[in-house]
Parts: sequence; C-alpha cells; structure tokens
Amino acid sequence: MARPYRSVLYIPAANARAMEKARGLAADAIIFDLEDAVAPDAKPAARAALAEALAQDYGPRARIVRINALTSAWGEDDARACADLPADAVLIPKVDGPADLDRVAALIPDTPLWAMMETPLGMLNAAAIAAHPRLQGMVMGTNDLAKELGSRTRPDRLPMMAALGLCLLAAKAHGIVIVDGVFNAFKDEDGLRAECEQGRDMGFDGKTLIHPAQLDIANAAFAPTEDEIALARRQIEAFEAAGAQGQGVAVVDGRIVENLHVDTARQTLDRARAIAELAQ
Ligand SMILES: CC(C)(COP(=O)(O)OP(=O)(O)OC[C@H]1O[C@@H](n2cnc3c(N)ncnc32)[C@H](O)[C@@H]1OP(=O)(O)O)[C@@H](O)C(=O)NCCC(=O)NCCSC(=O)C[C@H](O)C(=O)O
Ligand SMILES: [Mg+2]
Repeated sequence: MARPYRSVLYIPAANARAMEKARGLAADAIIFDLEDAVAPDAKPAARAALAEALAQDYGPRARIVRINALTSAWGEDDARACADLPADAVLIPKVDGPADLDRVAALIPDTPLWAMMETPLGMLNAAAIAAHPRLQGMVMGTNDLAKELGSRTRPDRLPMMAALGLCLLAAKAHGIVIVDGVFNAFKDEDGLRAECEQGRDMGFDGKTLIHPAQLDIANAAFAPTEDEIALARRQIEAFEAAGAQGQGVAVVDGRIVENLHVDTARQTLDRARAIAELAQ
C-alpha cells in the first residue's frame, strides 16, 4: 500500500463549505459524493461545484469521486465529467460484476477505478470484480447491503460478516485497497472505535466516515501502535541475529519469528513510515 487509507471521508459534492473545510482535515482520502448524499435536483449543480473544488489543493489527501450508477439519469454525465477532473480515483456505486466496471472504463480512459461493494450480486462476484485490470480499490457499502439483505444493525456486525469476509478475501487476493463501511451514529465515539478495531483486526486498510469528528478515531485505529512498531523492530533484529548464527528461526517474547513474520514486521514499519510522511 503506497499511501495510507485509514480515514476516508465522504463529503456531499453539493456542500461547498464542507469541501473547502476538508482541505484542512486529517483525512487520508476524501470521497466527493455525487450519489446518495446529493438530492436529485441538486445533481448538476453538485457536479459543477465539484469541478471548482477539485481545482483547489487537497495536499496529500487522495481525491476520490463517487459518481452515480450508469443506470441512473446522471451516471453517464458524471463519468464524462470525471474524465477531465484531477481525481485520483472514480468510485462506482452498486457494482454487480466486472461488466459495470467495463462500462465506466470505456468513458474514463485513464483514472483508476474503485468499486462500492454493496449488492448481493456484487458479493457473489467479488473475486471477478477485484480482478478487473482497472480496479484499484473497494469500499464496503454496508448501508445498502443491509437494505438488500434485510439484515439488522448489530454492534458485532454478525449479519455482515460473510460479505465483509468475501470482499476482503477478493481484495487481498488481487492486491488492491479495501476500506470498511460507514458507522452511521457519528456522535457515538465508543461505538465507532469498536467498529474500527473490528475492521482493523479483520485486515481492512481503513474506514469510510461521514463526519470530521470521526477522523481521529479511525486514524488511530488503523495505524500501527507504538508497541507494534517496537515489536516489529525487535523481531527483525532477532531474526537477523539468528540468521547470522545460521538459524532460520528466532524467538521474541516467547513466540517464534520466521521469515513470514519478518515480512509482516516490515509491512508494519512501512505503514508507520507512510503515515509519518503524510504528516510532514
Ligand atoms: C451527517 C451530516 C449531515 C451532519 O452535518 P452537520 O449537521 O452540518 O454537522 P456539524 O454541524 O456537526 O458539522 C460541523 C462542521 O463540520 C463540517 N462537516 C460536516 N460533515 C462534514 C463532512 N462529511 N466533510 C467535511 N466537513 C463536514 C460542517 O460543514 C461544519 O463545519 P463548520 O461550518 O466549519 O462548522 C454531515 O456530516 C454529512 O453530510 N455527512 C456526509 C453524509 C454523506 O456523505 N453520506 C453519503 C455517504 S454514506 C454512504 O452512502 C454509504 C454507502 O453507500 C452505503 O451504502 O453504506
Ligand atoms: Mg450505498
């Protein structure tokens, strides 16, 4: 992962004030939303406001534009507009299969594509979607998915686990970014922290967010802790020392360290370094 995606903040493209504010927020990435957060009557104005906003400097924050589906009245105009915008990725909603990506790819020749994973068919086709040559990221759309499944919202997210796991496997198999869904109760800090930690434990790269108050919690949850960084350094040192003695296994804190653990340790240090670079 060349850049961190711990915190990925949605901003309605109809909200010029919020788009301006985001230039100073601690978000690793921003999703400028033309889809669900923008009312039908406001879509053309939001597209124009987005073009103005993207002319501004967003620093190191990745700029992702979520268009409307091509099956909607606005999707094709959104996609054509995106072809000329300085966006780092275009996010396609409600992707059911690779053909949905092909259609957008034909309208946007250069910009990397990301997919919203939020339909039952999308879950069943996750591997084929992740394998698409233009796809670089997946975003879980847990609100739409819950609607489609008729599932209930639970703190442990048990009804979502099969879907989260399928998409995670698909993204990891193809080496693309995957970001967890939103936590709707944006004033519930403990609830958000618990859900971020669950997503981090599962292997997600970060979490999508709906309010600036959620940024610090996600940034902390998806960054390596000081203890993890220190352990990674000790594992690498111990493994190198063992190697110098002709041994392929070291022991740190009573646990074995083999070359695969050293790979993980190096990834932890790379991640910490990339996060530190963002802050400079
Ligand atoms: C949820 C909100 C409507 C709340 O807005 P508001 O009442 O204005 O909040 P505050 O007064 O607390 O705002 C304080 C300041 O922060 C700025 N702000 C608020 N939200 C954002 C934001 N997302 N990005 C940047 N800045 C933001 C306000 O402008 C205030 O600034 P200031 O004027 O300086 O005081 C609102 O937060 C909101 O609209 N959030 C985004 C909602 C959204 O994008 N929804 C769609 C994405 S979620 C989704 O679709 C999931 C997926 O598809 C699925 O299926 O699961
Ligand atoms: Mg959705």
